[in-house]
Amino acid sequence: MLPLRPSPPHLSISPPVSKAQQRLPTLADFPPDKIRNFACIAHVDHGKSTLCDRMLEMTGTIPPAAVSRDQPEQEAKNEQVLDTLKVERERGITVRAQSATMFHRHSDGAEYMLNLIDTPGHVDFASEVLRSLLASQGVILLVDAAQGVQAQTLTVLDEALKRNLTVVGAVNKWDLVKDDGRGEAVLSELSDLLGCAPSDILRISAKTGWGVDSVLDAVVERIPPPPPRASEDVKEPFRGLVFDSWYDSFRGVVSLVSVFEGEVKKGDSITSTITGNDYTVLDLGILSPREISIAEHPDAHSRSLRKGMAGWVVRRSGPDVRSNRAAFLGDTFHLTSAPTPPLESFKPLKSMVFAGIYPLDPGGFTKLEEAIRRLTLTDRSVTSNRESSTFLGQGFRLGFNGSLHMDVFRQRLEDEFGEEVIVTRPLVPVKLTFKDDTERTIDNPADFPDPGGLLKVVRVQEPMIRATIVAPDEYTGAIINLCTSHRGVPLSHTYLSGSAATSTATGTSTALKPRVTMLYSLPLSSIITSFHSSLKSISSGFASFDYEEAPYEDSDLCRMNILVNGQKVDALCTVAHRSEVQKEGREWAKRLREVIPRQQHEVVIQAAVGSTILARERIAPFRKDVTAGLYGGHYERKMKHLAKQKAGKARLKERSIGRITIPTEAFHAVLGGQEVKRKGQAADKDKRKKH
Ligand SMILES: Nc1nc2c(ncn2[C@@H]2O[C@H](COP(=O)(O)OP(=O)(O)OP(=O)(O)O)[C@@H](O)[C@H]2O)c(=O)[nH]1
Repeated sequence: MLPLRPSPPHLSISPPVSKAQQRLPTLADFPPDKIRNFACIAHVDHGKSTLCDRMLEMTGTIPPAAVSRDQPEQEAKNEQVLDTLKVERERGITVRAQSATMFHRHSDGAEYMLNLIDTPGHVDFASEVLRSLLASQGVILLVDAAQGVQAQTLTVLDEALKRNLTVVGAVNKWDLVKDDGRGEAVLSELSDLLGCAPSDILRISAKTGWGVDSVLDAVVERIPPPPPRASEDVKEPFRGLVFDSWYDSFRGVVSLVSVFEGEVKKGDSITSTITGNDYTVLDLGILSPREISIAEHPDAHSRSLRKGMAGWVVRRSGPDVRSNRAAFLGDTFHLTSAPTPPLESFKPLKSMVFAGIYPLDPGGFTKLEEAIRRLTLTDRSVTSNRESSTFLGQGFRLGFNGSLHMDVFRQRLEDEFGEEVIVTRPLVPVKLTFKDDTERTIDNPADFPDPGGLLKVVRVQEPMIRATIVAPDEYTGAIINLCTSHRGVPLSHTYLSGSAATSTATGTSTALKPRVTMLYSLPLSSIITSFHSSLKSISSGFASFDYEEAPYEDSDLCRMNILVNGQKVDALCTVAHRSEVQKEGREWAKRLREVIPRQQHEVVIQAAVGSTILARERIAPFRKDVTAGLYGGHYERKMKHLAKQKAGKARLKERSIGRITIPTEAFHAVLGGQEVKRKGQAADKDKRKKH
């Protein structure tokens, strides 16, 4: 039985909002030319979610936030209403693309249905952006007026252009623009990038709401409606693309469908093109942003999801309606009676960062398995396979798009399912070529053969990335040093167009410093831990970073084992570059020394590559003063007692090899990077101080 979790509004287990609770317009009044489907895309923190809040408020989709009684003078605002997950609110980032339907009366007097998707900005959640673009005909590309075009701006724009989507550019945070020409410089930078006139770029402040009405109008005027029917005479049967899914404890899998052709209503029998299974539509509706059922809409013509609309569908029957197989993102549904070919789909990005996930509670495997199954339903870019460890028992090897993705998944397991887990050290996939010319890609360090083993590895390759770093020119030196220390190779170095030069030409003095775009080839493994935070700190937060996959390259990687009293601890072994392995080995031996409790016998911790020991730490045993009860100078008796104690400890140590007990909490601490003192260590130190 799964724990009930605090659900975000549209994942709510309560029934959808009924027509009595929310007045719905007559949906039949919105033919495809009165519908616009668009996504908000931008670099991290450029204000996508805030803009979505303002649009939802201005269109009356959500009520304006109540003014606080304590501070009535302060204007209250809804904050990131589409960021519904706890992890999103705590970290202030969007991790899941969220949709909402709103109704906007344009200045021409006509009312339009706008289906908006708020997307994440971080590169680890790029899969979410990709699926959102499939259900859109256009995008709003936001750029922060203070930061200008950043690395992720370039990537998301590239994705939108690849799909021939209409791009509406907007410079956000205009309230922060001073009279120094900086805003104008960003404006011209963005217009250069989009190849349009600076006057086509919108100036807005999502925070205050200034200029947001112009965004709503631009969506109507510039973003095209869903493509029209091939011929008015031909009746199109229903065809819809599943672009999101979630699990509801009572209703099973709920799918968000973008209707490309025809219409679907309650009671229809629909078929999945991937599984071939048939289902009956039990309920359906729109997200606004809560689920609103339209199955019983007062207007009989408004009870269906029609061409151009995006809405949720709950299905009944079908053998797998409660399993993940019922909810393939990118699946096409059609009417069972009118089969159609599948729509253009998308593949989630390949997992590139793998880690073992084990329940903290050794008996919690089944519960963890169910929680992972439910979570992967809403996050299809996570891959999952079972594995087991001598020390941690049964668990899973999960694959993620990046280390932030991994950390967010771990936190969601905890927030939404109460699952505390141990996450082993992340590893990127490594390609091995053996002496007999066979090749194998591994994602678990335990599969990397030790030198001297039976399997001879003749070639090791690791995945590379092509990193784009955008930063003010003054940080170039520090960034080059950082990339070099992470085994990076420079590819190019160019100045961003627009900015200073353009503004000077127009006679405006500008405070926007010249900025460079640096392209680097870096090993993926070198950026999954601290690269991003180091980049932020050396550039005072001004550098932005993004990357795309590049082919594998030869690398001098080796497997580093951690041994406790000579025994390999499988959960701690790792694969690292030979140039870094010594430093890593020392760090890990030290950290383990901090967390393994003192025992009756000596504990020796070693880091080793094959038979070469790189680092050694020792935890002294407890020692009872066996001579305390003796009086005077009975030297022989003292020695006899000490020798007896020594022999006893040696016997104990012999017996203990092979069954070293490392508490699960110690793994949790050492892998979670927490500073945990060994039990009794602080007390020992205090005692020593007193003496
Ligand atoms: N001054 C000012 N701050 C803004 C404006 N728009 C957004 N912000 C602030 O910028 C920060 C980031 O805003 P978000 O809306 O979360 O940005 P986002 O692009 O959705 O972020 P991710 O989803 O994590 O990529 C928040 O602190 C907002 O309050 C604006 O127009 N003016």
